[in-house]
Amino acid sequence: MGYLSRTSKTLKSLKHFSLTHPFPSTFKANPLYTRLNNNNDDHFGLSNGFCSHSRQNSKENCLDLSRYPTERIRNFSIIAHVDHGKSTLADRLLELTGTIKRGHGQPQYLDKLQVERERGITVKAQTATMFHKHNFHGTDISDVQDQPSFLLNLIDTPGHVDFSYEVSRSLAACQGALLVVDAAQGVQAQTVANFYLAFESNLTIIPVINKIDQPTADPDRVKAQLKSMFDLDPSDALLTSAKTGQGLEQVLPAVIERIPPPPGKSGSPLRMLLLDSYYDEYKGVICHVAVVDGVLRKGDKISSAATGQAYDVLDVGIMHPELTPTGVLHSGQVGYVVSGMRSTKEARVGDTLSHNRSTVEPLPGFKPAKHMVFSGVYPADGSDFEALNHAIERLTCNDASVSVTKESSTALGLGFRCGFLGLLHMDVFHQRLEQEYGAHVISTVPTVPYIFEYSDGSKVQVQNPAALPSNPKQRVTACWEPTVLATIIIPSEYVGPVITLCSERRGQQLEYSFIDSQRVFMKYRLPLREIVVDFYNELKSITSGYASFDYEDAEYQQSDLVKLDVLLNGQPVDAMATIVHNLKAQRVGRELVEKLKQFIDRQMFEITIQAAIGSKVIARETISAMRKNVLAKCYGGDVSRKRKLLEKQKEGKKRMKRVGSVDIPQEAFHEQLKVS
Ligand SMILES: Nc1nc2c(ncn2[C@@H]2O[C@H](COP(=O)(O)OP(=O)(O)OP(=O)(O)O)[C@@H](O)[C@H]2O)c(=O)[nH]1
Repeated sequence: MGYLSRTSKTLKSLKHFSLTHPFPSTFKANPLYTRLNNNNDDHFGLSNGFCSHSRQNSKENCLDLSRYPTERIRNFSIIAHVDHGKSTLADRLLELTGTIKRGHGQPQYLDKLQVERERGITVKAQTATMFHKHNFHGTDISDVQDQPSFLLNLIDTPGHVDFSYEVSRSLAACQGALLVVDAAQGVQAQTVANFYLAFESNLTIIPVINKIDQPTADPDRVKAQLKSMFDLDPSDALLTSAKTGQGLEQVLPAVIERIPPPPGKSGSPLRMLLLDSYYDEYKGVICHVAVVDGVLRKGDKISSAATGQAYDVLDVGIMHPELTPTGVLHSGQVGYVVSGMRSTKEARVGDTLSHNRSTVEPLPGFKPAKHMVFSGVYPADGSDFEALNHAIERLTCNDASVSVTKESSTALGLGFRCGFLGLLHMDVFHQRLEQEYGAHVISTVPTVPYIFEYSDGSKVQVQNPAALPSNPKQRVTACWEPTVLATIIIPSEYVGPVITLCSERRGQQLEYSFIDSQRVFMKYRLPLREIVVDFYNELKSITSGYASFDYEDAEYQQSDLVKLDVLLNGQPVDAMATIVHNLKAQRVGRELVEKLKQFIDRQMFEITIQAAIGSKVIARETISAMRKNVLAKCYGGDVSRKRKLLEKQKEGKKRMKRVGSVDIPQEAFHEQLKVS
């Protein structure tokens, strides 16, 4: 997690952005930085390499991108397993090229997404353009000033499996990738997943064995793993420490020499791939684009292949590392476009943008994001629906991978059903709603998208268990649940407990092999429902934290599913209904009512909590009533008077039980999550 994970608070950053990059004295003392400082680019067309502060207003005239034909451009991504050091390496490369100041440290961290800072993870892929002078091997240009300058677009990607959609999108703009592997941990599950994403996209892969400064680092073992698992030549691996700076000087030369330039043709009609978009309060929608063919200029009229809508290009530039206007983008370059789109719904990721009225073949685009889990999001206070509506609209402008539809629940009122890429994505979304928009929400237990077939032959995808009739056997003739192909890598001593866990979760083993003498690679087909909630935590706990896990979605499988209702005082609570496997229904029902009993407060009347499948109650608990001392004011006196008061109280309680509504705290919904 580092510099690139920061959100672009565009206007603010533009105000503070200065094209002057004074190097601190510590840089100058370091021979590498000295070389790079001298090496500063001539891309601004000025003798000192950069525009002066006073000339900021004409920045776009200073950055002359026409000096970078495709042969002098390299687009690459940094991919790795979580925490192997992608963002730290990205920070170092930005520092080496003078794109950011060394030790940019705390002040700039203020611009980062709070959620990324708190969790220490990258959530959004970020692009940055760097300029670097390089002397090709074999050519003899001793004066750095005379060496050719290259424009390098670096895309830092998230490591967590929920955000692999971001990775695959980023790779579409690249011709190469740095595959970063921790020198102590070696190849992990997301290393495998990301390698195949890059390999299938035909990218040149440069293995980078990072964290070699660690005492437990064993680069030779990692080289052997890279050879045996991916057939990568051990002599191609770069050994680095993003922390100490060791070996970093080899990275950019390797990028320039090994990764091919983008294949675009600048003389052809304009074709741009829309990579991502976000909403800026002041500028409107900002699109990140890769110009595949042609040239885009400020003032051009462009149109979308998906919607046919035309737009004027109001601003165009590169991320260097914040939005930096250039007035033009040439083929092979990656940058941003502001075009007066009013909502991110108009900016469809994977769309092809071209000059208006030109007929071009649309680019292949991306597969749409696949939502793995769905959950209801309701305002904690029912009257806040409009405020929540507004907050969700704004947030989805910056996270277009969430799907949102309105729904209503008898228990929780008006709300939304949202689709997420995974549980972490769902958590991050809720946290951002709360932190960035002050929305307090109740979220219902997440569910996966099941398919049910009814007796009339129709098939429906069910994203909300409440939508299913309570007695499914009456109408449902068959049901299917989504599955995943899971990759698990563990030290060999943990094989037994992991196999037990996977079979408890209805998993089917597909592959089992040794990566080296100490570690085992396993592939399982698992029902998605079994892994969304606490599978990863359990896996980590039984392997003392050593397991790594990744999954990709696979086909649906037929399954014996039932709807489990929760009833409070005989009334079904639609927001608490779940769909479970028939074999697990009894246990889940029992655990659920026990959990709810702990979290629902005692009230003035008795509360019965039941779990039921159709009309059959499978578990029941009772929360006894709080007793108000109605005799408190009777000092001594008549026994029959006291009895009368108690009887009246009993009557009143019966009435309350019938009409009283039970308050269900948010924790009860959270606890429901833990029962699977
Ligand atoms: N010892 C050592 N620690 C490093 C090195 N590179 C990164 N780290 C540390 O490893 C941790 C994770 O680094 P990040 O750069 O956030 O890793 P990441 O791969 O971007 O993580 P995600 O964005 O969550 O996928 C941080 O605590 C870094 O300080 C290194 O070369 N040596």
